[in-house]
Amino acid sequence: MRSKITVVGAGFVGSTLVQRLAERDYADIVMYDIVPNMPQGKALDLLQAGPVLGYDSLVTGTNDYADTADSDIVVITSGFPRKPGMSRDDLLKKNQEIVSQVTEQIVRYSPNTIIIVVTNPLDAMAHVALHVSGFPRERVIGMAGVLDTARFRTFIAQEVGASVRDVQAYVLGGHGDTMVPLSRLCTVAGLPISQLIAAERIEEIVQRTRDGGAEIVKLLGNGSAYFAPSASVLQMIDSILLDKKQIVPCAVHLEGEYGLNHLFVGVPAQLGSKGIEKIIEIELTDSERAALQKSASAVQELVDVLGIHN
Ligand SMILES: NC(=O)C1=CN([C@@H]2O[C@H](COP(=O)(O)OP(=O)(O)OC[C@H]3O[C@@H](n4cnc5c(N)ncnc54)[C@H](O)[C@@H]3O)[C@@H](O)[C@H]2O)C=CC1
Ligand SMILES: O=C([O-])CC(=O)C(=O)O
Repeated sequence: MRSKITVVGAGFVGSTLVQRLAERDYADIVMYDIVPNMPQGKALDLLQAGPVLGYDSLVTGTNDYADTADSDIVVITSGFPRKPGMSRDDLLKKNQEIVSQVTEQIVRYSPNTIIIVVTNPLDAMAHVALHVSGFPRERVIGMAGVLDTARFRTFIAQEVGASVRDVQAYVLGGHGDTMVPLSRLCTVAGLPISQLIAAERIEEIVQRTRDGGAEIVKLLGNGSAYFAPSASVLQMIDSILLDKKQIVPCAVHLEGEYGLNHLFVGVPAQLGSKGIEKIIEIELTDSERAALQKSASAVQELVDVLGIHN
């Protein structure tokens, strides 16, 4: 039997993700949205691309959670994106309500699913999904680190004129202004970037990475990034569905790792058929640890506003 994936929210991120998933041809996909008819229309359009591109994925659009029953993976993209001048944190209360309602319904119909949260502010929304679902932490994962790392890799590859495939990097921490691109561990074909790029230039690239989402929000004028975000979710789903056991940075509910507790923060994690199968603890320098702690404190401030107590 084919696997089943539900994507909640048929907006820019959701529908682009469904397109990418359909083209993978390894699962049937349900696209849910509250807007009547819209997910049905997008699903039909995507279904009709199948004969041209050669995929058999069944894509269904719906406004009824019953159609999402027994999903192997559910991705939550429903919620407001920010506008120019806003921080992701400004979306907290409005999106908390949406993510809470959505999670309740998902759990009702797919009690054994793995949830991937995309809605911003990411780390706090993953916290909401974990709390409302009552799932073990292995089955609630936030997507941010793959995207932030992809941005860092893109800029480094451009700087040195290398293939993006040869650039390895990790961006840890919360998905916000305080995220922690680990430039010390960034390499191009195994060479540390400190041997290839001047220190001040690395710092500029690190800052551009931190501002990566905002740069696109400003350019678009009315909405936020979706091509790279949907590609990033796809990488996580590949690793889970195909049990690839890839190690990718993602938002994980930490329970003592990195000296942090009861908080979603981006760290490297191994993803396989059970969801999060291992959390990798990289040995950090004092300044990296301090930066991660600062980023975690920013997430904690938001979680405190949510009014959720573990
Ligand atoms: N974690 C990350 O790295 C990233 C997160 N995001 C976040 O993803 C979210 C979605 O972004 P876009 O797709 O660009 O926004 P969008 O506005 O294009 O789509 C959001 C969709 O959610 C739907 N929706 C609203 N309330 C709902 C509910 N209760 N149930 C089901 N659907 C509901 C809307 O009808 C809309 O179709 C935003 O919060 C954005 O900030 C976006 C990019 C990257
Ligand atoms: O910037 C935003 O609001 C959307 C997002 O999280 C990103 O693109 O990193």
